[in-house]
Amino acid sequence: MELIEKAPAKINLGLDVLSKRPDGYHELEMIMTSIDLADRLTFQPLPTKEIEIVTNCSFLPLDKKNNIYQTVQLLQQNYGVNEGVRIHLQKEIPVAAGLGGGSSDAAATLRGLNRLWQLNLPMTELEQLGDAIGTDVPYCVQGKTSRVTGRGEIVTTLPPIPPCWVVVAKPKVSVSTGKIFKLVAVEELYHPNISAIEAAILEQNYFEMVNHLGNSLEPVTAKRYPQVHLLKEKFMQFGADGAVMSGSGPTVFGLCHKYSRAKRVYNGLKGFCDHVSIVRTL
Ligand SMILES: C[C@@](CO)(OP(=O)(O)O)[C@H](O)COP(=O)(O)OP(=O)(O)OC[C@H]1O[C@@H](n2ccc(N)nc2=O)[C@H](O)[C@@H]1O
Ligand SMILES: Nc1ncnc2c1ncn2[C@@H]1O[C@H](COP(=O)(O)OP(=O)(O)O)[C@@H](O)[C@H]1O
Repeated sequence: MELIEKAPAKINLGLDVLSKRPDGYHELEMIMTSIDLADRLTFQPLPTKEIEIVTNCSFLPLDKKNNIYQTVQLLQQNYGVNEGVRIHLQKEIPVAAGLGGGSSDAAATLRGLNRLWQLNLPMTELEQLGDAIGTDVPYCVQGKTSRVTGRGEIVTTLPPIPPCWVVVAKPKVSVSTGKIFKLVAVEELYHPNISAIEAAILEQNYFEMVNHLGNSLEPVTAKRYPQVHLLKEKFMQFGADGAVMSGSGPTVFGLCHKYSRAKRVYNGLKGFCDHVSIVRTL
């Protein structure tokens, strides 16, 4: 038997950093949605407790440092599973980009092994398990447009965002989320209006949603990597309705109502970036 799970990338339409907590993590308020740019995981059962990961991506760790490996081990330990698994990871989401690829792979592993090993765990339990792997994993378990709060573990589902095209562009740098959070001085941060984004989604008001796109971490990352602001300027120059950095960056995404506009933005950015694509939200 062989099972396949898609692991879509996420974008942060809004990301507000509220405070630094005593445990060192930051209290966040985010609006997230998933896009049609996805890794693909194929699961094959193994008779003993082995964990084998193979991938097209040459530089990813395939041992305990990989989110997928950690997730398999967590399920084996928590549910007394004596079987193993071979997982083929077709990596399409740029790594260390602010698109949550590793978190989505972990969530896809939870969903895939829940089926392969017939654990019959409800989504809420998969979300709780995901919290032990990484901040974005609980969101990625269902991947629906959501308001996400706390450290990232409180997920409230919203309706899908108004239909639009998303142009995703990653400049030629990779960013460590931990390092960016270390540079944060909470009292100096800019705070986007997360409730206004949520209200616009509830009203299905595309332009109101676009007007409120914002990310507290964008100025922090852009100070270190000026490419982020240059890229955002280019998005607006080529005609995106709005653009903002995703997560801790450095990927910037732009929203376009019309496909022709998205194509113009895509063509304009192609030479400037590691990765550019035009996708739909899910
Ligand atoms: C910032 C966000 C927003 O969607 O996106 P990315 O840029 O990673 O995609 C996420 O919250 C990231 O999620 P994830 O990449 O899973 O982060 P984790 O591995 O859990 O955390 C990496 C490090 O970031 C810091 N961190 C993370 C989350 C949080 N609420 N406060 C923090 O201070 C911590 O120092 C932690 O050790
Ligand atoms: N399955 C995985 N896919 C991508 N990165 C992974 C994975 N497992 C572990 N990592 C490590 O996690 C780090 C962050 O990766 P990623 O999830 O792509 O970042 P981001 O959340 O910023 O988009 C990378 O440096 C990588 O070495």
